[in-house]
Amino acid sequence: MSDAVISAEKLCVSVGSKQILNNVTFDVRAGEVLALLGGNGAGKSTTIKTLLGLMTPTSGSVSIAGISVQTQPDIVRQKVAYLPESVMLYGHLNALENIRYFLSLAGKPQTDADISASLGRVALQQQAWQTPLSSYSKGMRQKTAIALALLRETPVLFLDEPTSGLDPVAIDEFNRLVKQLASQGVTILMVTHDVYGACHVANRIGLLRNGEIVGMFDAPENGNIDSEAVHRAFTEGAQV
Ligand SMILES: Nc1ncnc2c1ncn2[C@@H]1O[C@H](COP(=O)(O)OP(=O)(O)OP(=O)(O)O)[C@@H](O)[C@H]1O
Repeated sequence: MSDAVISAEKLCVSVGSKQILNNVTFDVRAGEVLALLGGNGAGKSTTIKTLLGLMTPTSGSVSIAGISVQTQPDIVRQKVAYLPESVMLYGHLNALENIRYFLSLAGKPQTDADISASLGRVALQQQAWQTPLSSYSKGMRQKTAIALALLRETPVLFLDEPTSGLDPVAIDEFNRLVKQLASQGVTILMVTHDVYGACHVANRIGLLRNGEIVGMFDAPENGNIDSEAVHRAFTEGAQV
């Protein structure tokens, strides 16, 4: 029995006659960050949707914390906080109201003090907390969504293109937060086409191309994955 928290085993997904994922196998252990890196249409979002039980594999299996996603999707979803690429929050509500509302929907209400602490942790400027989200920048909305995801206190975090649209300072803050969460034992799967971002935070990178994992890169102990090697593999393959 492996100690994988997230596990995909020979995963194949088709829609109609189109095969989107082909034999995708990976696992992520507790406190590890795995980045699935791939270009447009590589199958990144499909992988996340399948892990959330929103798409059904044609063969193979996926599990979270040893629980089958196919047979117990509702239990699995309670263990996962998902940060989609486009954050879905209400523009007419402020950050505190949005978070309060979505936590109550998730059945996990928290005190205003805890919500404020989480907004502070993601460094959303305090003067914005009482302002409707319609006036926020993309980065501010992203921070609000991250604060919400953290408050759900799930053992697993899925991140879809988490830094797209963020400025370099916000990206650095975000990367620090991801590393900190992983060091606290949160298991993180991110999908991205950002080679350098992935190399910055991931313990391992799986290179996804045309629905297949065509390469795996491991970070050396106390270091980052070699971004030049990953960039080369990414771009060379893309030219074939
Ligand atoms: N419901 C669907 N029906 C038909 N084809 C689909 C469906 N969902 C995804 N695909 C196709 O599967 C492939 C992978 O899509 P997916 O959204 O997983 O890629 P991605 O790596 O997330 O891409 P991007 O970086 O552009 O968001 C694409 O060719 C896409 O057109």
